[in-house]
Amino acid sequence: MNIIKLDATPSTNDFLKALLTKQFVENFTVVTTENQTSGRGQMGSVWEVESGKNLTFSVLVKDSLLEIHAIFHLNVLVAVSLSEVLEQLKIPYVAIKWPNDILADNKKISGILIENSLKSDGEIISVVGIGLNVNQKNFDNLPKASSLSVILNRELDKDAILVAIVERLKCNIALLQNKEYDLFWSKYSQKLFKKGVPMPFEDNVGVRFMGIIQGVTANGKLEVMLEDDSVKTFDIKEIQMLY
Ligand SMILES: Nc1ncnc2c1ncn2[C@@H]1O[C@H](COP(=O)(O)OP(=O)(O)OP(=O)(O)O)[C@@H](O)[C@H]1O
Ligand SMILES: O=C(O)CCCC[C@@H]1SC[C@@H]2NC(=O)N[C@@H]21
Repeated sequence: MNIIKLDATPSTNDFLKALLTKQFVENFTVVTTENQTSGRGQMGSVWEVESGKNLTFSVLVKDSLLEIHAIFHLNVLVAVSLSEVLEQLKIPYVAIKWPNDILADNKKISGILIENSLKSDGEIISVVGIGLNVNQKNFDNLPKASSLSVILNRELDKDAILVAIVERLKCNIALLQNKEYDLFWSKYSQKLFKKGVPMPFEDNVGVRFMGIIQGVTANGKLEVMLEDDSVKTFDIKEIQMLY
């Protein structure tokens, strides 16, 4: 496995994207750091971790997606791969919070940030960034966060978990290339946080409403049944779950 280990860097996603502009980078190259100083989340949020305790890494995935309109397949596959590794580690109550947060026991333990670019020859290059809280114990600034070590009450070997995740990703991407989409979608759907449960939401103009998550569309929108029984789809900018 080609792993680039950095003592510190602002963001492993940014490091890998910059490397791609300078040289050939092998598929599944991993960039990992002990101290990510400006970690980015989705929609401009910040990914904050204590230095030296967690996994913050990015994996290069070349052309995993067969068609540009099927871009959400990779999100599904990465979230499912992470949840499979966590289940092997005996983490209880693993759930996927749409679009791609991983929760354990209702707390966020991992976030995924996938950044895609389309080359002139049609090849899609994806930088798959993963933050996984491993041995951090204190989340005073993040009341909805937790880590593997808080949950299991022991220290874990970060490097072994990193290798397990990348191996699982490789293996699952090979299945995706055989068009085994349904396998991952059904696992994603089974693990979808709050599916089928009435819960409050807020839209992008601050209006609150009750709804029931039905599933996720092929292009990654959340399907919610409203109180009048109609089903509406929302993209990430349009809805927030209040849980
Ligand atoms: N190390 C971390 N562990 C868990 N959560 C974190 C960590 N660092 C940042 N976060 C949270 O993740 C959020 C970014 O994730 P995302 O963009 O998916 O937001 P969200 O899921 O809508 O927010 P929330 O997690 O508050 O429900 C940040 O706003 C912050 O609350
Ligand atoms: O929850 C989210 O919104 C996604 C968080 C993604 C964090 C990871 S850590 C490694 C990679 N580098 C970044 O700057 N972000 C991702």
